[in-house]
Amino acid sequence: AVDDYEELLKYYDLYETIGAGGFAKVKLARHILTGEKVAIKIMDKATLGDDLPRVKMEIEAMKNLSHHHVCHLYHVIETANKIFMILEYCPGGELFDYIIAKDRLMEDEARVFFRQIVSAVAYVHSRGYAHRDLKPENLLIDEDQNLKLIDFGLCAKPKADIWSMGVLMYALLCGYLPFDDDNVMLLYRKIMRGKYEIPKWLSPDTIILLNQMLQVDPKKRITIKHLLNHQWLLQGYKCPVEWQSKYPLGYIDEDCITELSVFHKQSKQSMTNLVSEWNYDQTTATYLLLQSKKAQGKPVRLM
Ligand SMILES: CN(C)C[C@H]1CC[C@H](N2C(=O)N(C)Cc3cnc4ccc(-c5cc(Cl)c(O)c(Cl)c5)nc4c32)CC1
Repeated sequence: AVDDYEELLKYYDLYETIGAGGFAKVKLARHILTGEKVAIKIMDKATLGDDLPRVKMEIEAMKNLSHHHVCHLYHVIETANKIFMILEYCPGGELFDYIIAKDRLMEDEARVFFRQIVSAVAYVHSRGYAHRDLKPENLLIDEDQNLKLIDFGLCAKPKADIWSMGVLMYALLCGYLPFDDDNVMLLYRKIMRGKYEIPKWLSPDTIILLNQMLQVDPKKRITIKHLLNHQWLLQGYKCPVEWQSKYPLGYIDEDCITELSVFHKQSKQSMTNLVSEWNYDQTTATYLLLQSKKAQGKPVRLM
């Protein structure tokens, strides 16, 4: 019903649908106060049904994640019939489509992306979460060709992510999956056997790393800690993968507080207290989008 959109339309101008996934559609929008583009994931509570707890889990997880390679959640609006998640806009779309368009990536380009994936997953694990559904469809590309992890599932043992990253790396370098079969049982058998085709273009170092991630026995699998400074990820780089967040949760930027307090005619202290509540309401969205403008070198100004 239209009144489900009343609150949303106070703060955002809504544009076209830019994608759909499972039980949600995603629309492009613009945050009126900052002028920044956002993606709004729209879910209907009635059709969500049993998936409602999964969405609540995704929202709670994303409220605890603030990292340059994880899609940012800015604002959550829940009405009688709808749940709106206002998210960081990623104009480059899915990594999946990028790989398909290029058939497969050369090792140097795959390494740039894979270092970002390892950075995101190491951060997510450090926060006590695991993704569970790491695949090229859940990695989006932003305007600077950086990857952003999306679509957070339920918490699972982090080990579940290492094997998935092996499949992801294989997909980046080959353009197809290491284990695939239309018949689910045959696919499962291939996965449990752990044997996969090694195309001629893969380098010896690549083959070593793939084997270490795709170990069938989780105890033999490489850990995220050893992945961060693995020989293959270091090639061409001087430093191990940086996984700490550039803007950790709870960090309050002085310039953004100043602009907010001037605009709302509030003291800096009361503005700081309000932002520090992290209610994921309009205040959180405006603060985080101002912070994003600053990180992009744009003026820290409200419209
Ligand atoms: C098949 N998938 C599992 C869903 C698909 C939905 C559209 C989306 N998209 C697109 O497909 N563009 C082509 C544009 C686009 C631009 N920015 C986006 C920003 C965030 C998200 C997003 C979507 C979902 Cl379902 C999330 O849970 C989160 Cl945390 C984030 N999707 C975006 C998005 C890509 C993924």
